[in-house]
Amino acid sequence: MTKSTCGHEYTISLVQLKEERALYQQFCHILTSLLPEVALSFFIRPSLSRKEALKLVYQQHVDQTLPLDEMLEKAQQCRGKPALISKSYTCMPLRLDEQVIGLLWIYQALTPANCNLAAHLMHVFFHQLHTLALARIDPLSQLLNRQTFDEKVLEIASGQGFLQPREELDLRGWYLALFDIDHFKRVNDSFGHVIGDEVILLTAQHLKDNFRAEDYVFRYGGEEFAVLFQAHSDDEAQSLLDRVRKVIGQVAFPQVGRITLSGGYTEVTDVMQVSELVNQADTALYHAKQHGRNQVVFYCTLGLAAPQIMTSDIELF
Ligand SMILES: Nc1nc2c(ncn2[C@@H]2O[C@H](COP(=O)(O)OP(=O)(O)OP(=O)(O)O)[C@@H](O)[C@H]2O)c(=O)[nH]1
Repeated sequence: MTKSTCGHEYTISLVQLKEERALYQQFCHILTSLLPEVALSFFIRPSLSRKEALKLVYQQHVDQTLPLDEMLEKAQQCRGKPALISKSYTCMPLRLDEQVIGLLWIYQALTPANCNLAAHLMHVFFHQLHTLALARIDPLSQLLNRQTFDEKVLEIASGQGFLQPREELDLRGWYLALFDIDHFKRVNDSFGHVIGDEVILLTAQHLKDNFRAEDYVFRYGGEEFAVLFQAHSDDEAQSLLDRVRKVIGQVAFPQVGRITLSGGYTEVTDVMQVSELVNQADTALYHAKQHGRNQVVFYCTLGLAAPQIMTSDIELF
């Protein structure tokens, strides 16, 4: 590394940041200023669940000359060691519960001192990222919370939140679904709130397990959940949501037995306000509730025209 430092000032600059994107940029900036001559690759993603750890492989990468699988395999090889140093690279894995959840790959053999500094900074970065991630979690369901929802919708609608496409030519669109547990009041009234809470928690887990790692599942309100997911077509979105609804409908919940879900969904387009989007999904959900529950309704099938701006009603002067 070009500078002699214990990394204190870098540590401070990382822990002061309260926003993930800024934190990530600062980490990149520190590494590239410390290692100006060296190409880097890194894949760091604090995991909210094991499944989400997979997300790291779709995230950031820079000048990657080795296939990611090979890099991850090398990372697994340094079991018990902080890094794997060869003539042409240094590989530093970041582990959580024995799983590699991040990887710093430097195309140069670092000295042990530089390696320790880079590893230290990677850990500081990760812990700060993890702390920020915890603030996004609903404590009961362990899903993303309501506060995070608007942010994610805006990211998606503006095209910023997209991960690396799963396929070469990925034509999938984003959809928003709202799911609500049917007659949940009866669960509370019959079995008490503790059991009600357990139903919310288990439903959340089943929802999470039945969507892909790159989809987002939120606890939107009491017994209501929001999901941002991708599908190639409206039909595919409908069958995906129906499948999830049926899977959860077959779960035997302790004491309570079976529950059903109603859902409403709409497609996310870049011109939509978050409130308009939620309003559409909610209208479809309301329709599902009004027409027998235990079903998922697509907003577009309701035949409701987009709200018109009544220019003739606007008097400017
Ligand atoms: N146990 C528990 N109950 C909650 C929580 N949040 C909201 N609720 C309850 O969820 C119930 C929702 O009831 P309603 O809005 O009447 O809806 P519902 O009984 O599910 O009926 P439909 O939605 O029309 O099928 C209320 O009794 C709330 O008190 C929570 O975090 N834990």
